Formats: sequence, structure tokens, C-alpha cells
Amino acid sequence: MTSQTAGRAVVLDGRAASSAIKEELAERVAALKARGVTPGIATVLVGADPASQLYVGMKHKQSEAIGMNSIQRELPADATQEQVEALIDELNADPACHGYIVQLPLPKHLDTDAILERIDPAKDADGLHPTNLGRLVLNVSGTIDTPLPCTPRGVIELLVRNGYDLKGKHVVVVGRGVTIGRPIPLLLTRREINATVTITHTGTADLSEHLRRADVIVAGAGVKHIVRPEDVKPGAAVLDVGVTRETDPETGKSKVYGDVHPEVAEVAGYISPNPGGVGPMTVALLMTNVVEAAERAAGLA
Ligand SMILES: Nc1nc2c(c(=O)[nH]1)N[C@@H](CN(C=O)c1ccc(C(=O)N[C@@H](CCC(=O)O)C(=O)O)cc1)CN2
Repeated sequence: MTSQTAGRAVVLDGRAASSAIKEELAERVAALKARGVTPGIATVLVGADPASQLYVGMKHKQSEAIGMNSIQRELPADATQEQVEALIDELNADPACHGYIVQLPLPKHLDTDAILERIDPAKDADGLHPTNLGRLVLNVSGTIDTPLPCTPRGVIELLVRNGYDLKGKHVVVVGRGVTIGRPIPLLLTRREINATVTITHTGTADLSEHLRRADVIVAGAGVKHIVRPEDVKPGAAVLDVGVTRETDPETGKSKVYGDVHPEVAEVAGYISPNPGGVGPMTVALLMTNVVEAAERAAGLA
């Protein structure tokens, strides 16, 4: 992969890496189709949050582009728990759907944990069902074949595809959410990766002190510019996974900010841009999870 730079840092280009993954997936999809199986991905979107609509739209467009079947299901923002659960039951029973996700966050009146737990673990394309998270805890040697959470898998894949060796590195994760902060240490500490991890969050005392000792920073707290240039060890790899949307009071337009201050690129050795870094990897690894589920269902895994 050719490398660009930002400041003094090598850019970890998520668009390029995700394109490579999608080319590989297109071949696996074609092989499945040749055996009469079209991998099917589904999404459940509750409400009309513009960011969630954008992400769901990207998932379908990109899945269809590599030959997958895509099923888009939507419910209104005031949908009841029973309505969402009935839709989950429908997708669990649908043979055309090999894997699906419930787009997060859900409206506050819904019980997210109960909804994630109702997904058939074999169709859990986000790897967020308690059974799959439990297998991730047990799976220290990477020998159990289960779906892995997409963003953590995307972070590791982005580093590996850029030739970055995580073995023996000290990774500081910022954030403790279910899609990134909680699962990523379990992947990074697997024997085949062998990184050492510190988890920090908005309640951590002296975050800067932890960050300054990191070889790798994975910032996914959703706090605008929480990682500043003075917090970063020169040469460190910094992956920006956070998204904060603010409306410009003058233009009325929405602007997206990452967790990493732009000047970090002057200090870091490697940097993932935001947008264009981990976001596209999340979608590519979601598609990977669904293709793998279809391969397992077809007895190919
Ligand atoms: N069920 C899930 N919900 C959510 C997840 C998740 O992994 N599973 N993660 C995030 C949102 N997300 C996927 O759903 C996601 C976020 C960002 C991107 C992306 O490619 N972003 C682009 C920029 C897009 C733009 O704003 O124009 C980029 O970074 O280049 C993809 C997926 C929360 N919910």
C-alpha cells in the first residue's frame, strides 16, 4: 500500500484499505454465488437520525456493489420494544439474511441490551450479542470462529495492512463504549497480536499521563479533540475513531470533529484521518462478518 503523510505522520488510509478488503470479499461472494448462496446483509434502523441514516445507506450501497443481497428495514422513532423485537424475530427466521445489525444508538425508550440479546448469535454481524462477546473473552488464542465487533477489527486490520506490528506495543484506548472501548482490549491482547492495553475514559484521572506513555492511541470517546499534540509521544500511532457533530451557529451547517486534534499529525508517526480512517474499515469488516456467516452457513468456513 502506498503511504501518504500528514505533518510528519504516515497516513493510515482507511478508504484504500477498505477498498482492498472489498475486492477480496467480492471474490468470496462470487464463489458463494457459484454454489447457489447469495450472502444477505440486513440492517434495522429505528427513527430518522441523519448520521445513522448515512451509515446504514453506506452499508447497503457498498454491500450491493460487491454482489451481496441487502435488506433494509426501518421503524419509526416511537416504535415499541415489542415491534423492534418482532422485526428481530423475523430476520432471525429469514434464510435470505445471513447477518444483520441494529443501528446504534437506539431511541432512549428502547432496551438496547434486550434487543441485542434477541439477535441470533449466528447472524450477529456486529459481534455484540452477549454470546459472541463471551466467546471473545474466552478466545485468547483466536481459535474460536465467531463474528468480531467491526470497529475493533477494523482498527487492527488498518494497522496490519499498513505493516504496523502491534506485538509488544502499549496501546492506550480512550473510551469504554460497547462498540469500541470494551471489546478492543480483548482482541489486542490475543496471543497472535500480543499488545498490552490500558483502557481510559472520561473518568480517568490525568488522561495525559497515560496517553504520553502510549505507542498506539485508539481514541473513541466521542469527545472533540480529547487527544492533543502535547499528549502524544513522538512517533506514536494515533487512530481517531470518535465522532462529535456540532452545528455551526453562523452557517447552521453540521460539522464533524474527531477525538484527535489536527495538530497531532505533527507529532505522531502514524495517523488515521477522520473521516477516511477507521469509519470505512467498520463498514468493510461488517461486510466481512456477513460473508463469513454465509460461508459458515454453507459449510465452507
Ligand atoms: N450497530 C452499530 N451501530 C453503530 C456502529 C457499529 O459498529 N454498529 N458504529 C457507529 C457508526 N458506524 C457504523 O454503524 C459508522 C461510522 C462511520 C462510518 C464512516 O465510514 N464514516 C465516514 C464519514 C462519513 C461522513 O460523515 O460523511 C469516514 O469516517 O470516512 C461508517 C460507519 C455507531 N453506530
